[in-house]
Amino acid sequence: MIEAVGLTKRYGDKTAVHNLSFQVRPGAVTGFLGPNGSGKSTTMRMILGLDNPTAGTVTIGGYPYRKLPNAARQVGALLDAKAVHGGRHARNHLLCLAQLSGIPARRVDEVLGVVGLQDVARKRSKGFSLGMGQRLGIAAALLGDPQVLLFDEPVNGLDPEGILWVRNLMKSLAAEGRTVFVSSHLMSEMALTADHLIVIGRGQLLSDMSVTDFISANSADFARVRTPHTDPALREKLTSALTEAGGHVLPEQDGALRVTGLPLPRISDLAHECDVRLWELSPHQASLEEAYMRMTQGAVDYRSTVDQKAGLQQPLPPGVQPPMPVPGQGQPGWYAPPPPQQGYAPPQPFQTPPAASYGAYGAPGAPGAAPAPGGANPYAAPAQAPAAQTPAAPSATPAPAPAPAPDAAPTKSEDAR
Ligand SMILES: Nc1ncnc2c1ncn2[C@@H]1O[C@H](COP(=O)(O)OP(=O)(O)OP(=O)(O)O)[C@@H](O)[C@H]1O
Repeated sequence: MIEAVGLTKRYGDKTAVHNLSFQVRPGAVTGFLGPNGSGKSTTMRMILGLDNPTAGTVTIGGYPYRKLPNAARQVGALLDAKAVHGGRHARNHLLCLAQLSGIPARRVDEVLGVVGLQDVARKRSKGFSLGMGQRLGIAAALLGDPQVLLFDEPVNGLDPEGILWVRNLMKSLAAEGRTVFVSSHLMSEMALTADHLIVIGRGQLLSDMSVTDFISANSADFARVRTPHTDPALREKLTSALTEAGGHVLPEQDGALRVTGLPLPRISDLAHECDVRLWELSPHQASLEEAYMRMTQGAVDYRSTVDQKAGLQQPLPPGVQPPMPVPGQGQPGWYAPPPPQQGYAPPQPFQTPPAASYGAYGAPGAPGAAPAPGGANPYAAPAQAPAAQTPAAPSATPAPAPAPAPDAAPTKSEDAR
């Protein structure tokens, strides 16, 4: 098990991770999600002893990484697939890592087979595609047959077959009782792979719960109802009937109605009673992507000026930033209307300030929600323009986990091996 308690990392005046506490348990794939720059890689580096926390602790099986006996056999990691000696053959790269950790050479050939690189084992990794590099990084992580595995965006650059393979690999590693902690920006993939999610935004814990709970806590199920488009009056008639019966009705862009607060049979009965024919009556549950977007909207630092969220978000007036989401309560104002018990009010034309006005759209409090972080919150200030990044050199490099990335030219002895 990985356990972080009050984990904090500051780089000068930049707080990358703030008071983060969570557990990653064995026997499950735990997804680690957060917008760009939210602190995922920093957290992973601290787990692996590559960065020292400014405050707090993180342990694996009760030990800080650097105090783990034979760490390379217990923990495997893919942090940066490019962190290999490009002049080395794939097999020699793994062989070096294996020798450093007392892992027999036959295991190198085993993992090359597992990741499908056996045919290019004697090719220099600098000629590898992005996907081949990812596979090599995954091979390095698996080398010590570890119980705890960390993967930072493992499907980056993989083709669909490779993505499916990684998904099955993660699941099978977890099914063997291992601890699998994986970060990704691919929500559709996470929905298929992860059992549990830890979501952070601007270095803080936003959510720690199962995928199913996360989706239901950050979205609202709804019914889509469509009446014949030839008669808009029918739509109005049905809208009134549904509203009078306690439903909440919002128009969809294609002219359908999005209805919450009423079960489908009741919607059907009401339509029948007011003599309105239906062309569609279908149940909908938000995807993980929608739930994630809703949760993290206010914690996104880097956003295109032309990103209009494709009409999914209520418009904000110029210069107004969405508020930071409240841990466990999702991001208000986003996409699906909230469940009726939240005292839903239909959207009004936006009026400047108060951030509190977003509360009308808040999602329900969620099980497993993060406790309010203690101490001064460095994120209370408004979001700043992106700062230039200066990645720190790791103070220690565990092997075979995250390998260093020397630029050295290939040596003769490498080629001869
Ligand atoms: N060595 C460093 N020195 C200064 N700032 C850093 C350093 N490493 C990370 N940061 C900053 O800390 C914040 C978190 O970065 P981190 O790489 O952990 O985010 P991330 O969630 O992994 O992002 P992404 O999804 O884009 O990979 C960023 O604002 C980043 O600029």
